[in-house]
Amino acid sequence: MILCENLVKIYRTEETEILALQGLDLTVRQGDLVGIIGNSGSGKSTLLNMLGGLDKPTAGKILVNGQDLLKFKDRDLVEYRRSTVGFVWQNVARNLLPYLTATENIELVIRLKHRRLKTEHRRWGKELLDMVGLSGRADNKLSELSGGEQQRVAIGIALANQPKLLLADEPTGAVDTQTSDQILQVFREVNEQLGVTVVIVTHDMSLSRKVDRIIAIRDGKTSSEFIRRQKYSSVLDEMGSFLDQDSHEEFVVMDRAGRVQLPREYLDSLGLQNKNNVRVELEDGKIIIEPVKETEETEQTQEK
Ligand SMILES: Nc1ncnc2c1ncn2[C@@H]1O[C@H](COP(=O)(O)OP(=O)(O)OP(=O)(O)O)[C@@H](O)[C@H]1O
Repeated sequence: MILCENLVKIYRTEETEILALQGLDLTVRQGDLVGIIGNSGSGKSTLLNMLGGLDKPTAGKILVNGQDLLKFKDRDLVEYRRSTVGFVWQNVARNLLPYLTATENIELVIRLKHRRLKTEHRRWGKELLDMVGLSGRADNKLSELSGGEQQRVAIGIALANQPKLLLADEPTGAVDTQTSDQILQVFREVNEQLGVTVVIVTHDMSLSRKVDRIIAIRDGKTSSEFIRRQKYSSVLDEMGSFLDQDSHEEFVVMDRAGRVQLPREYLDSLGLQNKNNVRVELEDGKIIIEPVKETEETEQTQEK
């Protein structure tokens, strides 16, 4: 569903250039539900904007659903945003009109694409509200719903045109932990029932530990992947535990040229943070990376 290779995004202002993505690689299969985590400024929203066709990368490759986004003309981008992707934002006001009811909000999106609202569209709107657990609030105005309920409507709206890819940027940023769990559950259900691929960007470690596949972005590059050892559905009773080595196995991403980005804590523990050279050996089917001894470093400097 998603293939990014060596994706680069540079924001240029009059005085500065900001390298927001610096050669990011990412693969997401159709039907996956993945979380993307990373510190503030690591490039998560930039990536989501590229995937959503809201902004163009400076260089690299980005394919979504087999379509090359870099080859899109403006007209293709409008069609792509209308049919292939759906968005859920932290700020629900970006998706919703407060003076319309939940049903009207969903139907409005369908109308924008199909112009006329047919019976099957109305049925689909009802089905969606049911799926996000809001059939009982269908005729309430958005202003009468809680933050969590509004976010559910926003998910319904994002799905109204049956996108293949659902992108969510900090969808639980403005709600409490219990509501956040319920919203994640809605994402999980639509992922399972509709087969839509879901990508959720979040700071929220408590949310990410409940997702089976987590991709960590550091400095605009994918640095690690955590794959849950057991499927989430089989570990619901572990809900209170933190993302840790027991629940998730960490994978470091390797690009085609064989470059890997090692976890910062590993580098720190061996004092490798500022080293340019390390010793690499192949031993018993394993690649071993070791610090170069200080005496060897001195010799190297003298030779230079
Ligand atoms: N439109 C823009 N113009 C200039 N710089 C930008 C723009 N958008 C993002 N940046 C910069 O690009 C870098 C990555 O920003 P981005 O918003 O993608 O990070 P993020 O991981 O989503 O952060 P946060 O979690 O705080 O939202 C940051 O240094 C940011 O200041």
